[in-house]
Amino acid sequence: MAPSAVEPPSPSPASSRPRVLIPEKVSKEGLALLNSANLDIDFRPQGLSAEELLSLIPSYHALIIRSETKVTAPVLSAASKLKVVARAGVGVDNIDVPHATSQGIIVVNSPQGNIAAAAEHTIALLLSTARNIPRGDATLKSSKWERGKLVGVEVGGKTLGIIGLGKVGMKVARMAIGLSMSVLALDPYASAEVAKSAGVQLVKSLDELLPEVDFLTVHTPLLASTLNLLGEGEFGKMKKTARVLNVARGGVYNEEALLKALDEGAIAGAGIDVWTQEPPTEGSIPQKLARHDKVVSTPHLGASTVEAQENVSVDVCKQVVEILKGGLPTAAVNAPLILPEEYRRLQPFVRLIEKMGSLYTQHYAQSRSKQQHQNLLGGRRFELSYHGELANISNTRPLFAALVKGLVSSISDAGGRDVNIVNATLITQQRGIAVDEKFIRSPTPTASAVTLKSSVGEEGGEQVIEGYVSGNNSVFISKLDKFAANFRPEGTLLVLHNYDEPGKIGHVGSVLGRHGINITFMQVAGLNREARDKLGEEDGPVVEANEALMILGVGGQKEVTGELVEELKGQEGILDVSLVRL
Ligand SMILES: NC(=O)C1=CN([C@@H]2O[C@H](COP(=O)(O)OP(=O)(O)OC[C@H]3O[C@@H](n4cnc5c(N)ncnc54)[C@H](O)[C@@H]3O)[C@@H](O)[C@H]2O)C=CC1
Ligand SMILES: O=C(O)C(=O)COP(=O)(O)O
Repeated sequence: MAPSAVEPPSPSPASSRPRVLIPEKVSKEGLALLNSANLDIDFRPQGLSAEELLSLIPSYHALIIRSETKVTAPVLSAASKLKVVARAGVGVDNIDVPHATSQGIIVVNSPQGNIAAAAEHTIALLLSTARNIPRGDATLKSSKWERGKLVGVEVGGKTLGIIGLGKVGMKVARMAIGLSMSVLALDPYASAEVAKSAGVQLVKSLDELLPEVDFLTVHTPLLASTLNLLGEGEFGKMKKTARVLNVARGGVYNEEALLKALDEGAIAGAGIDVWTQEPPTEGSIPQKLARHDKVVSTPHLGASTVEAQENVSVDVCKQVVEILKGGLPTAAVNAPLILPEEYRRLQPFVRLIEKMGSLYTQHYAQSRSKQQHQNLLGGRRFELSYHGELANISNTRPLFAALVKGLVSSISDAGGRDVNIVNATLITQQRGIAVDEKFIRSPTPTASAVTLKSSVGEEGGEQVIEGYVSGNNSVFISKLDKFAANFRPEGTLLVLHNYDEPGKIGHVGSVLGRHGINITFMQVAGLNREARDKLGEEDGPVVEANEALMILGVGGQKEVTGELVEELKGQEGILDVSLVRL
């Protein structure tokens, strides 16, 4: 039930922390994860009305829901800070997913957490309808002994039809086979091999399925194509003794037609967990169905087990924490699936590529030869090459998104936090950036590495940054244009392009010291082999043998100012300076 009045979000000292709104009952195990990630949690298990949700949502960064909250287009449009809608369960039919995608909001769910619960509930309804369990219980509780009226049917040896042989459907199939049932299934997208190995016979059409089954259960999502999938015509093709089950979504069976089929004896009974209105309103068709003698009714209990609720809560809260930290979800509905193993492998490269993108934009934006790089992003073509093991991965989407995020992080209001695997392509289109990905496979084993090249037409030359991930998952930049480097792209860095002459380091150090800036590390990067080999060649790089990059990690109490950078640029033998925050 929604509360009658809603408290405004508290402008507490905690307001700088990301805010998570949870207007439904979600298990405490996940909430503990949110707490330990220091998120500001607004837990309202009593629920919110549509108006309340609309008025509250603008100040939240994450929304965690189950099936009761409707996340509509107006809610998503008003959610200016929202990064993620997390569905603690499977079905996302209560979320306007295409609208979330257009807003760059990730929708995640828990694809596995409650499927055992949903399958077991289906079997519970199967046996309850077969053996009149609820009516037996109700009559006895009202002191009646009506054995003669409650003769049931056995399920063993009977045929179960399953529409939708996905995760829940397949689990139901295996359990039903365990009860000695034969299973027929209709699912145009199911694998015939998987079905066969589970002992399930796939059929091609409803016409083939319906006359054969003694029990029918649906396990499809609610989609335009599955809404009213079974109506009067379909019930008419079934055996009069058949019973139907629904632990998927209200609306897959047309409720009005189902009511009529039960009233007229076209089928014998139904076990229903989900309704087109939850809860059904007074006098409505779903309420009539729920109260029908031939129907065993439950109030959307499919996922309501202690175990399932713990699973889904932990699954989605982990993803919320990760997304709010700028990481990747494991089960995004509106982004490509990333398997946990693949995710672990990609994580360090995601970090590396984001740093490379950010280094690119910041370093070249301050370059003296900036005029050559007019339009650092728009109109540019980027080439991201994956070398070694990394060239064999199938899903580079997170790496692509990391590049886009890094490129725009220093120049976007939200610091790139609004870029993710959902909207990365959209952002490249908006900014006029083209990104090509290349897979450099070598016959001999080579270490994984990434090269980022940027160019615009023929002019402006080409900028190159290369990096790798070390054995302990630290990320390093190994090449910056024609210089062979080896530094960690972390913290505040000064990158000086200079002539490598005696005394230069001391001189730069004393300028920084005068400004109260500490040097945390220093590295001199000389010309790489390729540039050295080409020295003096006519078409070789316009470069001198003693050119180098000096990369300084800087810190301390004082900030490096623009004036200091200008002062360094004015020093003799210094060709260029950039200040980069990574
Ligand atoms: N009552 C409850 O508490 C619960 C309900 N559910 C519902 O169960 C549904 C299924 O869950 P999962 O098995 O995890 O999903 P899933 O995505 O693994 O399986 C759905 C299957 O339906 C098939 N399908 C789609 N359109 C079809 C059509 N027109 N005809 C036949 N098959 C079609 C798909 O190919 C897929 O194999 C969810 O979408 C959710 O709505 C899930 C968990 C709990
Ligand atoms: O996971 C699903 O699809 C469900 O239907 C479960 O819904 P619930 O989280 O129990 O409101």
